[in-house]
This record gives sequence, structure tokens and C-alpha cells, in this order.
Amino acid sequence: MDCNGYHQENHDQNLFPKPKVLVLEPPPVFKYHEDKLSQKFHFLKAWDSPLPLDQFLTTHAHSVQAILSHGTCPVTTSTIRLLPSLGLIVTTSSGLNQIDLQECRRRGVSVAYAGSLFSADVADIAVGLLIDALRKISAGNRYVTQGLWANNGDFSLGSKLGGRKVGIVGLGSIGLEVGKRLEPFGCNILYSSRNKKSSVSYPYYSNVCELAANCEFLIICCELNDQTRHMINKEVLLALGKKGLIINVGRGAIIDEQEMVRCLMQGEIAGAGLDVFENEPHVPSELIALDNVVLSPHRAVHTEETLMALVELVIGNLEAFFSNKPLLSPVILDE
Ligand SMILES: O=CC(=O)O
Repeated sequence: MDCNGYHQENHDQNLFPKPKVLVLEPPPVFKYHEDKLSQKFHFLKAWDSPLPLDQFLTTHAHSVQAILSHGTCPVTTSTIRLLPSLGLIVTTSSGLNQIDLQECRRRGVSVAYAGSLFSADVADIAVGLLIDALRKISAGNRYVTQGLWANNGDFSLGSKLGGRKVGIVGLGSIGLEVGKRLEPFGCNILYSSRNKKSSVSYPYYSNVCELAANCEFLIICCELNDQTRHMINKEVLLALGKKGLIINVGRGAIIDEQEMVRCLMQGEIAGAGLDVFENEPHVPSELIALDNVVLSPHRAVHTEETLMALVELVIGNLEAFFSNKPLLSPVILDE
């Protein structure tokens, strides 16, 4: 046994009780793999308790060393402050905007995340949404299933992908995967990012508005933070222009959603493919009604295969923490 009280060969539950892990809201991985996780850890389920959250946290304050969190589950300053023994937050997401990282840094709480585990899956959906919006696959499906084709309707033409200029906002691991997928279609890739990347020869724009003015489609792949919140505003959307499409697989709040809805309704941009929204799972009714918008329920990150890999990563990170070993996918908390 190590100093955190964790025993790898944890056969006798009385002698070596399973380490306790706090879960504030059920993460998607629970739906499919809770049994597997529960073989190793005892989950304290805040959402399942009749107690109000603060009282639940106070009750377990001294026994909680680790939290299991996910992409839309806030881990706030007040939660962290109520848990004096907290040493680790493991999130099943790649995005970290929901965790108060500053408080983690201040308190010396480590954070582990999904890293680039989902990047290929997210890039597949980004390209899928682009092709769908451009070639009107979902709209065509509605046209057929609503009987309009059989009634001699006139389905409007889509537009070609090859040879088009695609602007990627955020050239991290997801953005790079998107670029890799679009190059063989004959697309010209441009990008904006915090810094110019020496690993690619794509034209770089430090200003997202200039990127929008120089490309035909924008694919949002960056993270949400104070700098990127509502970065895609009216000015950027107008620069993208009337034939422009916007695809978002980052976070809803990177786009000023109200402004995007207005631009879509007034024909200031041509269409959108969206996996993420400002107020999930609520999607503005105007977006639902538009035929030039393709919607997806924040599922770009999850496939059966990556969820399997994710559960192993979560277990690996928690086991490492409780055995005082290096985390498998730590977040580097800069000074
Ligand atoms: O959106 C999900 C994630 O950040 O992993």
C-alpha cells in the first residue's frame, strides 16, 4: 500500500477499501462503463444524494481526494474550497473551460484530461458537417423523407468542396487533423492560432477576421477561454460573407450565437454545421427551423472506440494518483 492508502491488488475490500472519487454530475462515460469504473473506485455521487450540493460536499469534505468530471460539469472555486483533501480532478474532456484552473494551481490540485484522445473523431465530424452543409445531405434527407421529391419538388444545388479555401480557427491537435483530412479533397487550408506553427506551410493569420475575409468556410477547433469567448462576432461573420459556411466543433460560446442566428436568418452567411452550442442542450429554435444548418448533439468527441480508450485513461490516471505515480495525461498548469 502507498501513502494515499491505495492498494493495487485490491482484493479484500475490508482491509483495502476502494478509493473514494467524487462525481458531481454523471459523465457520459458512466452510461457505458460505470460497472468497470466501479470495480476499482467507490464513487460518491453528488447528483444522486438528497442533500444540497454544499451539504453533500461538507459531509464528504475530508475523504474526497479526487473528482471525476466531464466537459459540461463545472468544477468551481467554491467546490474546490470545500474539499481540503482534494489532490486531483480527472476530466473526461479535452476542453478545460469548465474547471477553475487558477484555483487548482493555487491549491496545488492536479488535473488530468483526455488530451488528444478524441482529436481524430472530432475532425471526422468537422469534415462531415462541412460536407453535409455544403452538399446538403441532411436537407436532402428531409426533402426525400418529407415526400417533396416524389411531389416533383425542386431540390437546390449544393456546392463543391474541392479547391475551396478553408480557414481553421485553432491549429491544435483537432485543427491539424481537420487539415490532414481536407488536403486530399483538394482544399486550400489557411489558419489562425495563438502562434504561427512551424510544422505546416498553410498561410497563417494572426487575426481571425482577416482569416474569415480570406477563406470561404471557417472551422472552429480552438478551446474556449477568456480570449476566445465570442471571438466569432458580427464582424467576423460579415467578413466570412454571404457564401460562407461556419462549422463549430470547439465550444458554443466561441461564437456569438445570437449574432450567428441573425446572420443565418438574414442571409449574411450561407449556412452552418454545429456540434456545440452556447447553452447546451438547448438549441435556439431559429436554428432548428433553418434548412441550411446541420445540427449535432455535442457528440463529435465520442465514439464507442474512444469511450473504451477513455475509460482506461480515467482508470490509469486515478490509479496513478492513488499510487503516487505520475499521471498519464496531466494538464500543465502554467504559472
Ligand atoms: O467537448 C468535449 C471535450 O472537450 O472533450
